[in-house]
Amino acid sequence: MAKLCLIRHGQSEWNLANKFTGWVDVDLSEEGVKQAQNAGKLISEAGLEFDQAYTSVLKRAIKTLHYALEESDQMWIPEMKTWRLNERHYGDLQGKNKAKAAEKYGDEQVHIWRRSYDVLPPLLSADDEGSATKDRRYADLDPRTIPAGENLKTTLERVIPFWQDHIAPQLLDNKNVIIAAHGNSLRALTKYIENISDEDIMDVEIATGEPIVYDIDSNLNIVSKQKLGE
Ligand SMILES: O=C(O)[C@H](O)COP(=O)(O)O
Repeated sequence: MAKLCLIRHGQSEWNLANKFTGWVDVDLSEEGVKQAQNAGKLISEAGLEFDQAYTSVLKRAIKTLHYALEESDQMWIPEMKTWRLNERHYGDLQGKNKAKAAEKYGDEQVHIWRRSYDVLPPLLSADDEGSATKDRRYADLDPRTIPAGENLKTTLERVIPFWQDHIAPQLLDNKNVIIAAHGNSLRALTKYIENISDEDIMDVEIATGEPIVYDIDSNLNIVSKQKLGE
């Protein structure tokens, strides 16, 4: 039986400021660092030993992975970073305050942008100085692949190829895997592996810094799921 551990990054500076973040590379807050270290302690107490780590190309997830691995004394394991595990791109909402957006557009509209499966946020223009097309970490991607805004559906469509090409083969090889990523890239992955409907996924929330551990059998079926620290 292989173990799969998912961790959403600890609280970020913009979680604290209640701003839409998406692909903006915001750091962890002090509280977020503590959450990530605590996740490592929980991993250690649970006796979890990993063979492979995956994370995004955003520092809040990378640092969370490193703090958690440091606390559980397994910083040496191989790790791979990929844009495919990035947070969903929040388009033109990135950098905007969520409460102010709700005052301007209404709670209902903001809820739809945040939690609907297939409604896109307002898109970011490619000329915008915040466009990922100008960021060298994405220089090797086909520019048509770089999003101007994503919903959960389009996020899932770029997360799942990575699951199929990299993560699933490790689990099938009975390797224990840890993934440190983001609220919505992990919701997309959870939807896929737990086979959650488009409606029900709207109510799934993933807490910052809380490790979620699955036992996965040799057919990639989930045998058990546990939130550490609950
Ligand atoms: O990108 C963000 O703003 C957060 O990480 C996730 O935000 P959400 O809870 O609004 O989807």
